[in-house]
Amino acid sequence: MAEGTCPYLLVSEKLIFQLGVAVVIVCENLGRRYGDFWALRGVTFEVGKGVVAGVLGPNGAGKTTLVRILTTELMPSEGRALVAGLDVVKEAEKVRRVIAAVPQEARPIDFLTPYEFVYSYLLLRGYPRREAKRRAEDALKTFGLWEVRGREIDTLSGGMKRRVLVASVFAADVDVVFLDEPTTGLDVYSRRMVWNAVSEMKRRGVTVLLTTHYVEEAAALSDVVVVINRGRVVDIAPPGALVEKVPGRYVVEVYGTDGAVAESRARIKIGDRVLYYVDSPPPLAEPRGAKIVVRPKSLEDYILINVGEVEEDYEDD
Ligand SMILES: Nc1ncnc2c1ncn2[C@@H]1O[C@H](COP(=O)(O)OP(=O)(O)OP(=O)(O)O)[C@@H](O)[C@H]1O
Repeated sequence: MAEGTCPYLLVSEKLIFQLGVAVVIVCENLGRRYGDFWALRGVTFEVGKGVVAGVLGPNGAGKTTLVRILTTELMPSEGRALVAGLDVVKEAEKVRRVIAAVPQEARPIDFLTPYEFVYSYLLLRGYPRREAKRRAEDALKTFGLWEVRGREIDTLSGGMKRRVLVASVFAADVDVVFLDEPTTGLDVYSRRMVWNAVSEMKRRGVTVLLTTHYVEEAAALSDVVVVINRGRVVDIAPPGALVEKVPGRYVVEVYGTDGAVAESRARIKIGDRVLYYVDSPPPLAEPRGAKIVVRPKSLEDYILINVGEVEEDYEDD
């Protein structure tokens, strides 16, 4: 982000304008219908250059549908979307040239080696041989795949296969990158490698839209989080601003007891666990057979409250 520019200015729940930076992803009333069922509806937001947008939402929320439309894989039923100023329907070919994506279920071609896969991906994207070779080698080193560069992908672990895909996208050096659950199934080390790659892409000015189920991942990487539920955008804001919307300051998590344990501003029940949102941690004696944990509120609480059920007097502030 250029010095002196504001990364975003929230002007409404759904629109983010970049100050001093070009808008790269635009969704206007975007919708996708399967028969009578709307998988995505009324989705409107903008993401600026060099911004990492994290898309969070429960299973079936519409995250992959959104990514598939933006990567020209799926036609919207209504509304429109622009990527790098190009209409994803009318100018799909051009869009494909400026984006790179790791789809949710993607697997690299398994009879190739990691080197062959990344190298041929770069040739297909139009890089000359020497440049493709250099980029492929750099990316394989960056993603800890150098030692296995000559092994058949088929013989690699699931996490390594996923890293081969992210390495290819990283090496391609495009303007806009879409990552649909890039770290699902990865160990903590591999996950951090992907995180580093996202940070590096952001540093280069790449716009990244990533979906994830790991709330801490969205919090760590995203400049802005798009929360989707049942095909609708619930909220768009920086992670810290979403956390601020959670009532209270602390969460008292109580497992295995009936009845109120803490005076709270809001309460969520998830099975045998009750979460109390409180302003200050109360002096608590653990009731017999119960387990109590007190922790600061987090982005996960925002998701639990806004995407789950709230029993009591939760008020949006
Ligand atoms: N081809 C299809 N036909 C009918 N319904 C579909 C089709 N593809 C997706 N859906 C439905 O659209 C909704 C959104 O699906 P989508 O894959 O976008 O969710 P998601 O947020 O990515 O979920 P997950 O986190 O589980 O990957 C779901 O209810 C899904 O069942």
